[in-house]
Amino acid sequence: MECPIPNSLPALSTGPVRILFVDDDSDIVAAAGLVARRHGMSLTGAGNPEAAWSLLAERAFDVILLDLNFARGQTSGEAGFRMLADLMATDPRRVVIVVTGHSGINVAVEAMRGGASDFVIKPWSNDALAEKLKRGAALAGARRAAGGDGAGEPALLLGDDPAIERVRRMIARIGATSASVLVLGNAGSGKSLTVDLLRRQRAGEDAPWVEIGMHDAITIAVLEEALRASRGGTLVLDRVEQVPRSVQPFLAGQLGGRRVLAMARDDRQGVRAALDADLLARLNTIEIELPRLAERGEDKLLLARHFADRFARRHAIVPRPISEEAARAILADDWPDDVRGLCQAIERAVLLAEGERIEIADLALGDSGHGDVRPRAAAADLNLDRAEKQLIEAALDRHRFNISRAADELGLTRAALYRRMAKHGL
Ligand SMILES: Nc1ncnc2c1ncn2[C@@H]1O[C@H](COP(=O)(O)OP(=O)(O)OP(=O)(O)O)[C@@H](O)[C@H]1O
Repeated sequence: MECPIPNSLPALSTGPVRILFVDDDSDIVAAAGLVARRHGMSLTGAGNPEAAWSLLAERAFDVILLDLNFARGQTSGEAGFRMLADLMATDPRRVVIVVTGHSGINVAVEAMRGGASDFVIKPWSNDALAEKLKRGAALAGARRAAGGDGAGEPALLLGDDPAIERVRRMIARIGATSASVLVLGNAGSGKSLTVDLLRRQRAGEDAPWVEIGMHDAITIAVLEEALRASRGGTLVLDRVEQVPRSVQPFLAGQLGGRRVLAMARDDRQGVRAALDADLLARLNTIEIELPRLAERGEDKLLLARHFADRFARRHAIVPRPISEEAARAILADDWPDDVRGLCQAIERAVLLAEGERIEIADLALGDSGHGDVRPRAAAADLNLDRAEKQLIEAALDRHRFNISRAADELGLTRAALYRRMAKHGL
C-alpha cells in the first residue's frame, strides 16, 4: 500500500520534455500530440481540470498547455482562469501556456498577467507551437535550476471544498515566509502533505530540516538534539499534542532561531487543552485546520477518482470507472481513517476489482478484513531481529498499513518505522 508515504512520488527526471495539455477536445489534443512527438517531446491529455489535477499529483510535467474553456459552447474562460490561478498558487515556478480561440488576444494578455508564460492562438501553426513548447521547456528547466529539485516534484492537496481551497491559498501565501505554522487535523487528513507543500515553497534552500515525533516519554535530551540540529532552519514537530507537560516550558523557551512547523492530530479545542499557553503562542502564528474528509462532500469522490487513476497507472492496470452505486457509497461513508483510509480502500479496489467498474463490493466498506492479528511467532522466536520484523509486520497488518498508527503502537516515530521497514525489506 502506498497511501501513507507522501514523499514516494517520482521526482522530475531528465528524459524527454513532458507536456500536459488540458483541453476537452480530444482531436485538438491528438493534433498537439503529433507535433510534440515529432519534436521528441511527450504529451498527455486531460479532458478537464479534475483529470489534470489527478495527473499533476502523480507525475511531473515540464510545460502545461491550458485551454481556457472545458465545455462545448463555453467561452468566458472562467474555468481556465480559475485553473491557472490554482496552478500558479500551488507552484509559482510552473510554466503554463494558455490556448485561446482566434478572438482571444485580450484573454491571452489577461492570462499572462495571471502568471501564464506564453499563449497559443487556435488554429495554430505547427512550427510555432513546437517553438513555444521548446521555449516553455527551457524556461521550466531554468526555473527548476533556480528553485532546486524539490520544486518539480508533484504533490498536491486536491479538492474543491472551500476549506481545502483556503488551505491551498494559505500555503501559497505563507510557504515562503518563516512564520511558524500549526497544522491541525484528523489522522490521515493531509497534515504531512501540507507540511511537505510548505517545504516545497522554499525549495532550493540549504537550511537544516529536522522532523521529530512527540510522545509522552520524550526527553529534554532528545529535544535538545533536535533543537541543535534545526538551528537556522526548520523544526517539524509531529503529534505536538503529545508533548508532556513537564517539558513544555523548556520547549517553549528554546524555539527561537528556527521556523517551527507543528502537526497535531486534534482540533483547536483539543490542542488548547493539551498545550501550555506559552508553547501554543510559539507554535500557532498561523493555524491551518484540515477538515475531516467526512465533511468535504463531493471531494470524497474527486479524491476517489484521483486515487483510482493513480493506482491503475502505478500497478499498470486498465483504469476502471467507479460505478454509480459505489460512488454513492463513497459519498455516504464517513471515512474514519480520513483521506488515507479512502486512498487505501481505492488501492485495494483497483487491485481486486474484476468487472468493468469499481463496484461497491470491491470497496469493502466498514470491513477491516483483518480481525485481531497477534504476533504469534514472536513469543516463541527469541531472535531479536526476527522478532522485531514480526512485530512490525503484525502492527502494519493490524493497522492496515496506516504507518502513523502502527508506529504509535510500536512506540516509534514514523521515520523510525520507515527505517526499520526498509531494513527488513517490508
Ligand atoms: N487533499 C489531498 N489530496 C491528495 N492526497 C491527499 C490529500 N490529503 C491527503 N492525501 C494523501 O493521503 C495520505 C495521508 O495524508 P497525510 O500523511 O498527509 O496525513 P496526516 O494528517 O499527516 O496523517 P497522520 O496524522 O497519521 O500523520 C497521504 O498519502 C497523502 O498524500
